[in-house]
Amino acid sequence: MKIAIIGSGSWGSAMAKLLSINGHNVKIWTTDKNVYNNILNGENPTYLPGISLPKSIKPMFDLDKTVEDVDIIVLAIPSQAMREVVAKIKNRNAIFVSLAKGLEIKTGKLMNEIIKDELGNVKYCALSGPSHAEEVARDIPTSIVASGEKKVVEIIQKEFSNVSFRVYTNEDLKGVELCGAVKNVYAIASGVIDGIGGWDNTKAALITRSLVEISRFVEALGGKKETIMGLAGIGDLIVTCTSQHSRNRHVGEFIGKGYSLENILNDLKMVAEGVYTAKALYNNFKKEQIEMPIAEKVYKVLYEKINPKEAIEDLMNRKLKSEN
Ligand SMILES: NC(=O)C1=CN([C@@H]2O[C@H](COP(=O)(O)OP(=O)(O)OC[C@H]3O[C@@H](n4cnc5c(N)ncnc54)[C@H](OP(=O)(O)O)[C@@H]3O)[C@@H](O)[C@H]2O)C=CC1
Ligand SMILES: O=C(CO)COP(=O)(O)O
Repeated sequence: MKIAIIGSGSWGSAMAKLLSINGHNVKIWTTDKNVYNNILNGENPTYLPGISLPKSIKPMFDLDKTVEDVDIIVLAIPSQAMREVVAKIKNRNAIFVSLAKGLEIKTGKLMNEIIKDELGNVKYCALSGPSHAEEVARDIPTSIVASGEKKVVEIIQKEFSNVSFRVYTNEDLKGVELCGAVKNVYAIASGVIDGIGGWDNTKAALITRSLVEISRFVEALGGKKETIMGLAGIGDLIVTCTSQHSRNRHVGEFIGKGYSLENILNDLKMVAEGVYTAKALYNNFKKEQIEMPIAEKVYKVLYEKINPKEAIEDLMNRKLKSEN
């Protein structure tokens, strides 16, 4: 199949490699001259150092030419850029596959909702689950879900799967996209624990209580329990809260060590979606009156500069209650 990848960061580049190995004809869009030249030479050291990319992957500058006449358009850009970028795409016949995991700050919307706003009823699929680009690009096995309408996601399942990348289908699009977005906020909290002390008990308790908050939120908005207990839910929560590769966990770790958010983001260069989704999530659960104390503390540490150690103390000092 002919596939256009929009975004040549770490996940876009890893996906380009995977799809090219799967036998597809892959173009990848970038606005950066260095990235363009590097991909021509079979690598992308800015975003995916140490990985050889097939020379058959064609870097592109022109967005119109990138998406012209392709069967699948893979959106590998940050959530906050999604609306602006998809609004410029003229091909409305391809299947749109979103890799982005976040909520738009100004509307609180999911990626499928943004795409519907901008492009109307196009064929759509969200890909989500435990999938750090650094491991996928090294062919290290993982399993993820393709979510959306049955006949669309079955095409994506077939074309994206291989021996180290097993794609399941899941028709609960809302649950899948909500889980993928909110887990990043909890990965920041998990990183804070690493930065303060690397405490194992605390982290296990945090991940468990995070799952309770995610369940409350996702189910209240119409997502399914089975999704929360699946790859896009607990699967991605575990990897993002514990992996050395997670950018969200990294942001939390350096906050725990006392660095400012501004400096951490300047040094990181790649997107840590949880920083932005923390704000959209906060607005949303306040409006819906859903109790999410950990997410609330992450928001306050990021945006009201409260001390992370005091945030942990406050969480521990809340009124005692039953677990369920
Ligand atoms: N990395 C991973 O392991 C995974 C990432 N994801 C999700 O995939 C999405 C993309 O992540 P990832 O590839 O890691 O991000 P990176 O930060 O590595 O790359 C982002 C890419 O998007 C481009 N971009 C950024 N802003 C804009 C904009 N306003 N207009 C056009 N292009 C833009 C960047 O281009 P430029 O270089 O010009 O800034 C870059 O090519 C995120 O939602 C992330 O949560 C999901 C699963 C795994
Ligand atoms: O979603 C991811 C892995 O599944 C990537 O997480 P980070 O953005 O925190 O690196």
